[in-house]
Amino acid sequence: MHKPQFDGTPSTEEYRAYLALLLRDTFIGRAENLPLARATNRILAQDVLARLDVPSFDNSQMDGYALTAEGASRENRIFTVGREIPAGRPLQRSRASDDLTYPIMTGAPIPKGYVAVVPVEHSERIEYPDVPESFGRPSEKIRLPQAPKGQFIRRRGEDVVAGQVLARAGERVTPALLGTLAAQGYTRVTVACGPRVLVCTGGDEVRPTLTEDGDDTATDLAYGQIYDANGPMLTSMLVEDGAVVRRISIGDDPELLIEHLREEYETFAPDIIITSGGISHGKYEVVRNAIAIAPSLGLPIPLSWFGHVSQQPGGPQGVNVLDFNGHRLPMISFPGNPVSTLISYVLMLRPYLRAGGPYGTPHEVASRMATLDNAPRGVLVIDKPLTAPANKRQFLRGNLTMVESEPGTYQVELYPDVLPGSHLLHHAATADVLIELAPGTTYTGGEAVRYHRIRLTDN
Ligand SMILES: Nc1nc2c(c(=O)[nH]1)N[C@H]1C(S)=C(S)[C@@H](COP(=O)(O)OP(=O)(O)OC[C@H]3O[C@@H](n4cnc5c(N)ncnc54)[C@H](O)[C@@H]3O)O[C@H]1N2
Ligand code: MOO
Repeated sequence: MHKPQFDGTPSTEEYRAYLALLLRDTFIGRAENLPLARATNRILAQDVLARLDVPSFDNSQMDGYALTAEGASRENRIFTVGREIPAGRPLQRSRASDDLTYPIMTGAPIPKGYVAVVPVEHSERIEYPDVPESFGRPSEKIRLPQAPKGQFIRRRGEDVVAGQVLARAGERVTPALLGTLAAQGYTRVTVACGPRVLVCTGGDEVRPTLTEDGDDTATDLAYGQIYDANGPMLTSMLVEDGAVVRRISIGDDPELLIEHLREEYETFAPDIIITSGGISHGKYEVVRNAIAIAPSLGLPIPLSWFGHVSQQPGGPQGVNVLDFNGHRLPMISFPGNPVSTLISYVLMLRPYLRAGGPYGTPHEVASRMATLDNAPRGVLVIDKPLTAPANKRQFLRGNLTMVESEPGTYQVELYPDVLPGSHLLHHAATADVLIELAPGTTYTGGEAVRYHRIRLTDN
């Protein structure tokens, strides 16, 4: 199991790369075989090989006339029309002759000895000049222009060659890939089961709202209490990423938390535990306190790290491994402020899950991991100068607009919400992007800065 070995305070990239490594060690994943129709957007758990060449036979790309090599090379020649070839009905026994042309429909097999197709609209019916762009009857004379060899012929194997890899484990079944698999005669496909994630949120001040079924059970709040925003928000993001989620509310009692975790381990059998809150420096940090007493309650913690990632918000972080009778379960702990939880998930865990989780190839995980550095840039638009905190990369929430800088050319403009508070969840809910500011840097507007989309549909 990889232990965290950070040289000082880790960057966002270092920390999320570490989480991916740890998850690879501790989260094996399961696969299921599904009818293709139910596999949309799922992650492949196996490579899929092509069974067939596609196209599986040379066929016409146009409704037109097939010509032999000699026929096609002649300038403006007159041909005799042969029997027509509709798609799906190849000619059984056909005669190849340089003076004979076959009317052929788009998708129909090219007859033996024929090498080019001339679209019907380029033909001329000599006996019926008043009906242009129509097919001649068998034995009728028509005039056709010259055509280069291969014109409008779709070659066997041009798209796919039997035996080649169509898609690799870890790739997502997009509608286009699903169509490709269907075109190969596949009716089922083996995909990764979504990770089973136990989401734990709370603290004594936090009141649960939604039940598992989405029923509203909100009770009145006493002064000082708040409704749980993070549990439903994390669940919603995880479900978007294909996870099966169970959510529990936790109070401030660490012993009770351990008891809950044991119970959930037995009944729900999670692959990953995610907590939000209870990890900083207060007196009632339930997650920290629970991890501290877990070994004395017979739950070994073979790996434990609480610390800071050099970013704001989402700085305080924790990662632990819980050993349930030899089964090691990763627990990832995000900070409790709602925007901190949102940003932590989007930047640190979502990339791993979206890259295929345990089925993602190391290459894909690595390249997804790199996207923070490779993020696109836009032009920062602000009224007043802004300074990011020293030693921390800041992620401001904001909106993105495409502005036509010259006719037909667009540039991205970024409008940050200048209030950085990580309790401002509604402000974050109106944002399209996280706008990244470099540590200790003052911006006056007009600078090119990186941005990260935070809505799933944009990623
Ligand atoms: N002395 C220090 N105090 C704090 C530090 C620090 O470095 N030193 N860091 C601050 C930062 S930054 C953050 S972020 C928070 C992280 O603390 P926790 O993870 O322990 O989170 P909590 O204290 O439990 O909660 C923080 C805040 O968020 C509200 N909250 C918690 N859970 C939910 C929920 N499910 N739904 C809605 N709101 C929630 C909670 O009521 C608090 O207001 O620590 C700072 N303090
Ligand atoms: O990291 Mo806290 O996440 O700044 O609010």
